[in-house]
Amino acid sequence: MRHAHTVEQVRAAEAELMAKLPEGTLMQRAATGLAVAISNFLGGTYGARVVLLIGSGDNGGDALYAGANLARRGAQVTAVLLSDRAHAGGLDALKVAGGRVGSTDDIPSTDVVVDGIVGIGGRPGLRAEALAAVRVAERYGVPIVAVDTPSGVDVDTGATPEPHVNAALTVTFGTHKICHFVDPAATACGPVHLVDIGLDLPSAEVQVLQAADIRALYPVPHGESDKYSRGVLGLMVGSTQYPGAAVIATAGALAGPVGMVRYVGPDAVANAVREAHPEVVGDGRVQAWAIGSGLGDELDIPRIRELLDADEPVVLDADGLKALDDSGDHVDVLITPHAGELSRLLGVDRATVEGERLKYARLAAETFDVTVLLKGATTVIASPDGEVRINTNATPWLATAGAGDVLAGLCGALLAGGLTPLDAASAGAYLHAAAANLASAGGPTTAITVAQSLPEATRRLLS
Ligand SMILES: NC(=O)C1=CN([C@@H]2O[C@H](COP(=O)(O)OP(=O)(O)OC[C@H]3O[C@@H](n4cnc5c(N)ncnc54)[C@H](O)[C@@H]3O)[C@@H](O)[C@H]2O)[C@@H](O)CC1
Ligand SMILES: Nc1ncnc2c1ncn2[C@@H]1O[C@H](COP(=O)(O)OP(=O)(O)O)[C@@H](O)[C@H]1O
Ligand SMILES: [K+]
Repeated sequence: MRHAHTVEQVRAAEAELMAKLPEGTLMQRAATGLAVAISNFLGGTYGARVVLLIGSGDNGGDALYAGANLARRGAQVTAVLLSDRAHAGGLDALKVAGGRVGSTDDIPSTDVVVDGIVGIGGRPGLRAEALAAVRVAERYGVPIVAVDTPSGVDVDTGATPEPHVNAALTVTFGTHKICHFVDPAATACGPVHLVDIGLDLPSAEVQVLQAADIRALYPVPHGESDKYSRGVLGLMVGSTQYPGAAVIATAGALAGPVGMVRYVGPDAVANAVREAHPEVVGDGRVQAWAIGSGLGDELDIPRIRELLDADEPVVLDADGLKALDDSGDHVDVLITPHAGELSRLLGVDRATVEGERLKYARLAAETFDVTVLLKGATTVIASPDGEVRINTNATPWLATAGAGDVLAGLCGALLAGGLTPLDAASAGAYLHAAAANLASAGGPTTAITVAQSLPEATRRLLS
């Protein structure tokens, strides 16, 4: 599992550790890890040209000491000082090692720019000089390695309301920060490399589950299992308007851990479902419901509300979200909106949700007392008790019509298999993305192909 801590948590852990260590030790650990990462990024150090963008704080200090380290190993290192102040010890170290102070004119011909403008002490946005320097790097296609965080992003929310650095690599220290996982900032980080500096941290605000974590959650059948004990899922999805959604969501459900799938809907749609999936049966007892994908205008809101209030857990997707209200206890409900659907639920603009995905996923979880799986390039999962998980393994090729129906069916199957809404959402988002990676292999794919790749993705996870 990966963890992301808040700036406040990082500061507290750093203060505690710094009190026990000689002054400057943490910065040296950070700078050494940073220098190694930059050297690996460049594929060597000797003769490499490195420009450091230096702000007024310790983020600039890290960059300067790393620059000194690289200069000692034969790199030509130039610091561009973007404020009246720069970390004095770091600047001296750089000069002693043979580095020099230069200007933005050095950027076009350099191999890499190191963003030491601001880190966890930064406010969103870039001041004029910093922005101008970053723009030169962008214009000349020079890759930027961000120190700790890409400068200009909002570290604790992942929002990017102002101009910011877009990094080719981010090297962070001690623990991940929220901006490393939550879009749009996560995209601005590029790959994130974590350098251990020995911090002792409290439990994290945000977690990213890895393959081993998902494997441990997955409800694998055992010798005593039968089709009922494995869980039966009811599907109320698709319509005469959108029959394909029913077929696709069913494919997602059947590729999950359930023993049986029941379809409830118009005869014509039920026939289409059974033609594609003869193993599907009709109405009856279930352990969970997946409701809403492709219902279009044909949704029976009172019936959906009855199911939301019943004991069985429910995945509520797409059009079904219209039945959700903020009254009552919905802790066993998982909703799977994209940003547009969440914006309608909360009565805010879509762009506002997209700008602060973590905030609005949490708000919806609290307001409706549900677990929220907010779809997007990175998926944000927020539970009503405040836990947050992010899924990061998707490919943009997954942004294809019907992919959300596969996810709803799969999450329903995981709920029917006995997982909590939070775990079902986590395993669902992870396996959905893993299947998309197999289905796509770097090219176009379809929702049905993603569903068909789920068994192989699951097999690889479990083996
Ligand atoms: N505290 C520690 O023990 C450690 C800190 N480390 C580094 O120190 C960084 C934090 O250092 P600081 O607390 O000095 O803060 P930063 O260096 O992140 O930035 C704070 C400075 O930037 C200015 N500033 C804020 N927003 C700005 C903006 N948008 N544009 C331009 N200037 C802006 C502030 O006035 C302040 O002087 C971490 O991100 C990390 O890189 C690492 O060396 C590890 C150890
Ligand atoms: N840029 C992206 N990168 C990776 N995954 C994405 C991206 N955009 C969307 N997705 C994923 O693709 C799926 C699309 O689902 P959805 O928006 O419900 O589409 P539909 O309604 O057509 O089924 C979601 O799982 C979402 O997380
Ligand atoms: K930075």
